[in-house]
Amino acid sequence: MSFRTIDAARAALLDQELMSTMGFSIDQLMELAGLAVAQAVYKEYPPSSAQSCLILCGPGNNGGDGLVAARHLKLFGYAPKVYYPKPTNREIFTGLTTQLRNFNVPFVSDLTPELRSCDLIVDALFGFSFKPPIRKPFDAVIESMLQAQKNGKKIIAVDIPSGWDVDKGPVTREISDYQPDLLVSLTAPKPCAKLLKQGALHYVGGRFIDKTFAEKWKIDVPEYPGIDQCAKVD
Ligand SMILES: NC(=O)C1=CN([C@@H]2O[C@H](COP(=O)(O)OP(=O)(O)OC[C@H]3O[C@@H](n4cnc5c(N)ncnc54)[C@H](O)[C@@H]3O)[C@@H](O)[C@H]2O)[C@@H](O)CC1
Ligand SMILES: [K+]
Repeated sequence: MSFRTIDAARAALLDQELMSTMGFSIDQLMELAGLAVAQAVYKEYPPSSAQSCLILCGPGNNGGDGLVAARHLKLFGYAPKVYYPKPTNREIFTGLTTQLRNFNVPFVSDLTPELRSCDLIVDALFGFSFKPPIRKPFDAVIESMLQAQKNGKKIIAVDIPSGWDVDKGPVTREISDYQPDLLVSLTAPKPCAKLLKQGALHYVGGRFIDKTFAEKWKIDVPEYPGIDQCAKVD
């Protein structure tokens, strides 16, 4: 695995630079991030093979990426449902949840039956701001998600496999055997992506930086095919 990575501290600084000197708003970045996730899902698990997706959304921007991905997945022909136990009141998030309600995407609260009946699980619980150990109620959510994976469900992790230390990987006992089936790194892979198991699918998405910006931050702009928003990492 020869890709360059960006650690948790620098990823947060890069994010700030995108939203200051680079002139982006969080809405724009989140929209492109969530679209990239939905496209990667489509490429690997097209709706002809997997229909129902359960999107697990956490309290921060990683959860916001999940809300955006849910909307695009619906438009792409899937039947997404959203589990969002700690919604935030910030305008961007209330807007995203209103959009989903208007798209008739259900918000669910009883996780067990939903994990049993879905085909795909999108793990949008935590991203690069996560610090272990996992606090309630998300410890139980992640445990249930991993049990569902053992029962054959595929997990698509958004930016970071939730519960993994961003720089060190699966260090805590509860998630020590968590390996996503597909990881979609945003902007650039974080160091933990080097610890993906052999054969795991890995994409980079978040097509909003150019080569000059990437070189400044010592990361790569992947070779996005055509107009795609995500690119596979070999
Ligand atoms: N530049 C980029 O690449 C972009 C990144 N975005 C997304 O934004 C994410 C980062 O978002 P945020 O900084 O909001 O943070 P996160 O979404 O990673 O998580 C922060 C939230 O998790 C909670 N939390 C942290 N550690 C916890 C623990 N141990 N137990 C329980 N809760 C815990 C915090 O209280 C906070 O509410 C990225 O990973 C990516 O998914 C996009 O939305 C926009 C562009
Ligand atoms: K995640």
